[in-house]
Amino acid sequence: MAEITLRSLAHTYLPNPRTPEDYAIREMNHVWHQGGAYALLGPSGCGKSTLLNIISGLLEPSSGEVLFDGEVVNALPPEARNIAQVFQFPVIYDTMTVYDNLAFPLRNVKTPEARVHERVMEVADVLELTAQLKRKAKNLTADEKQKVSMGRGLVRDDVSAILFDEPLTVIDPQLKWKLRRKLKEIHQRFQITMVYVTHDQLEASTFADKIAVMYEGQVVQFGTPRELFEAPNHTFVGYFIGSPGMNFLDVMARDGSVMTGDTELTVGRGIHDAVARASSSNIKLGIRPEFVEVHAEPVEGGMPARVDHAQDLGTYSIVYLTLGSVSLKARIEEDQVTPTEQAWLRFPDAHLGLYVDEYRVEFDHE
Ligand SMILES: Nc1ncnc2c1ncn2[C@@H]1O[C@H](COP(=O)(O)OP(=O)(O)OP(=O)(O)O)[C@@H](O)[C@H]1O
Repeated sequence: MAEITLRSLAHTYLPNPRTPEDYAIREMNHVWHQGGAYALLGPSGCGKSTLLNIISGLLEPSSGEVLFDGEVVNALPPEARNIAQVFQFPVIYDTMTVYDNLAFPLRNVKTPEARVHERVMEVADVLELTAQLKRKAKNLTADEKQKVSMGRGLVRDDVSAILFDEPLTVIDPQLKWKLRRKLKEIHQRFQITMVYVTHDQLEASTFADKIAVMYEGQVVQFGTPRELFEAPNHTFVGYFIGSPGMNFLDVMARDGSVMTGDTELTVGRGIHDAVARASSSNIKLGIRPEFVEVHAEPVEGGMPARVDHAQDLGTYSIVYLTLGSVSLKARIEEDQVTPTEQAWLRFPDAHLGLYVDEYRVEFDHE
């Protein structure tokens, strides 16, 4: 098992990179602690697979270092790094039995047969593959094959870490949740450093204790699922996490007020002061749909807004609103009155985020 450190790591696929956009991985420093369950979450093309391949040694970074337990491993080939990688599609030998597939990584490093048997039985038990051990792998279902693939990653007890690259892509939706829970259970039992790559926030938050959100080749936030929800560090995290994502309003300070376009917002003095002293004109106020207070009648400090439509999702509704010229979404629970036509909104200070040049900045709360 190992702690994995990325030091000033950067990667480009281009021969003569000029701008930050030319990099698949922009210079980053990051630590995956030993025994942690992590997710690497981000949209297609943000650099997740590139980063995993650099860690496992399949790809050499353009600059910077990868360290396992403080030792630089850049020069080590994949097989010497003791990293197990589970890919989107199962990597197994179809003509072998499930038992032999699971035994393969151990036999490959000349493990005594008694130990091979012990480990194969243990891993098969955890993955509920014991009844399939004698079957040829080619006769298995897609999810059974992926379980064997995962088992091959888990069977060696000397691996530094297991990297999962979208491992549930080929799995039936009904079985996905089961395998996700299984992976979590496996992590608790074996305490191996696990990094799980996905573009699905639900998969990331059910598996991981901490999630690294990647955007344009950078880790823009590394935090617990709760931190990502409550205090997104970057507008992308606010938009990407949550369903629907965070509302963002372009704001500016004018004559002692905070304005979005020509509409004055009712917000605290601390926000006004932070907006007024910001060094950039790219300033956004963020609030999650869950925290927008929606009233059907005028209330003190309520900002009048137009109700465009409401989407009933069973136990709650999403209301689409227009405040001045800005579109907003708010979540209304089933026991609340859903206004029609007109509403009055309040933004509780505690749930507002202020973003300057897309990054969250602090302000004094009332
Ligand atoms: N072999 C390659 N040659 C050139 N460019 C590449 C190569 N592999 C990836 N890229 C580019 O690098 C960037 C990051 O790609 P990467 O595959 O790491 O992203 P990802 O987040 O894993 O996306 P996905 O979820 O679609 O696999 C993208 O712009 C991609 O087009």
